[in-house]
Amino acid sequence: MSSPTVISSPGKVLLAGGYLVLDPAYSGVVVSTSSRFYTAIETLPQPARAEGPIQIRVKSPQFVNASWLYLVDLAGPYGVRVEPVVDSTSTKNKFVHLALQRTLTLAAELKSVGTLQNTLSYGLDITIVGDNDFYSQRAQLTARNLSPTLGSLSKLPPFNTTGVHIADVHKTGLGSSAALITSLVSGLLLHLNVIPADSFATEGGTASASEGRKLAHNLAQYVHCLAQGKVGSGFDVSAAVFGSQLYTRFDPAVIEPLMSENLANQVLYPILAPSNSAWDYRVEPFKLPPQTRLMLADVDAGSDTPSLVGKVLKWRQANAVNAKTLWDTIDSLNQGLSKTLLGLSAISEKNPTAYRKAVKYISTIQSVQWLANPNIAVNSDHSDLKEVIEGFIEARNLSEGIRANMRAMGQHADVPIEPPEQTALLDACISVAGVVGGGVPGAGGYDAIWLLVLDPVNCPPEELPSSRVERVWSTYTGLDVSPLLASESIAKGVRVEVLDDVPGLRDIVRGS
Ligand SMILES: Nc1ncnc2c1ncn2[C@@H]1O[C@H](COP(=O)(O)OP(=O)(O)OP(=O)(O)O)[C@@H](O)[C@H]1O
Ligand SMILES: C[C@@](O)(CCOP(=O)(O)O)CC(=O)O
Repeated sequence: MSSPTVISSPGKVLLAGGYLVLDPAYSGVVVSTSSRFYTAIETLPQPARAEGPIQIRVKSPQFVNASWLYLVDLAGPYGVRVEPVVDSTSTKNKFVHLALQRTLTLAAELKSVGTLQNTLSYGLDITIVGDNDFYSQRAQLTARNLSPTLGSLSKLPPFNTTGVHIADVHKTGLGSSAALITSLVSGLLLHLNVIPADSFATEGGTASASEGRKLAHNLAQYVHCLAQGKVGSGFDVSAAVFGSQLYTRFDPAVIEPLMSENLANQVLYPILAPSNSAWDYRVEPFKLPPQTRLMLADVDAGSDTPSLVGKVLKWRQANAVNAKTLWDTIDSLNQGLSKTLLGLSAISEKNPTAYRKAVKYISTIQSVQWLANPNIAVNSDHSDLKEVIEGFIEARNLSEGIRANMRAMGQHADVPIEPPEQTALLDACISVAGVVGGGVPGAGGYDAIWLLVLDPVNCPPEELPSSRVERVWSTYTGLDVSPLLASESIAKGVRVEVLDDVPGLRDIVRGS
């Protein structure tokens, strides 16, 4: 068998900007995660070639009963048709179906039906898998008698099977559907030669804003909205495509003409083209500072994001003046956090030695004590270190300010954005030596927490702030805290993978 086209895209954590990012006047600070979704696409082997319609087989081997067969007609009277073959055991997957349908329609517009017919004549075999972090591993850990720690999680097989149907899986909030859609449509665009092979290259560590990547973004946003039946802010798809960023949303009007599920002869490219200036989203560079580490934990209580969003937006509408003051306050804190964290990266480049020393020094101390050492506070010999420490103090103060104002938002709208149980957990974590700050990601609720911790170089593992945080999590009784393995993705956004370079991927794709 030839090598499949393999594409991956990262999950997301909205560190700051929940609710605000729904409004184009504000933006969100989004970190893309090292946990990724992978789509492998290959041409079906010759014997499976069928006379008649083109076949596309899709499987998600981490789940029970998760394989789907689609028949494709590229030249029907109403344009491209992709129909699922339904039997007594099959389930539906609207996300996969719409991704195939809309991507093939776009491909037929850009490549001609004849060319596409040739490329697809043997049919396609597609495998979709997500890193373990996207789905709660509690049951898997319990079954193996393992405690919920990072060490235990790294012992689980990659792309672990969940033992359940997709509809029943406990998701962790990393944005599985956005990462899935992004990897699937990007993989298809590449495999069908709709976009050039180098579309997902990186330049100097940042994702290239190539025309191919922008087209994949517009298509993924569109398909994701259609599959979800609503237009959210799209920060999750943008992070899956471009990586960590400061995100400002697009105007939903751009895709409005395409939002009907029945698309008889509707042409997609004029709307989805990167040159269409109605796509007015903004992606500005963002990354976490060096020698810090993002830590995430799932708190296993769960909340219903759409109902939180509905109530918050209703309060905002009914209390426009107060809401504007609150939104503006939170926004200036959010912008401040992003600037401060970027500023720390700049300091580390300018003065790596002072940066390394300062991180090492404060990583053993609680953040409230960071400037207490009189040598650091007043001694001019330590002024380089002081600049770094002040940057981290600023980040701590800003993230605490964001938490306080998000709690106020929750109280006004009467929704548990940072409920008291989460407040207690976050306070316990933030008081650990070497923790910079934290909060509830995205819409908040009883879903998850994020923390930014110092990660000094050459430090024995047990003395790292992350180990201290883990100890707090493992003994915490107020909530059931389960860590996720993810850190920030260094590779930005969508990327092309080599099958054998991703541990466990060949086995799961080949079904062994
Ligand atoms: N591994 C997978 N293979 C195929 N489809 C999947 C897979 N994982 C998720 N999906 C699709 O995504 C849908 C879930 O989308 P939904 O928008 O509810 O989740 P989400 O908000 O992205 O969740 P989270 O942010 O918690 O990961 C599933 O119903 C399924 O159609
Ligand atoms: C509330 C909102 O701003 C963020 C939701 O984020 P999350 O899915 O909870 O990570 C909604 C959105 O941006 O689409």
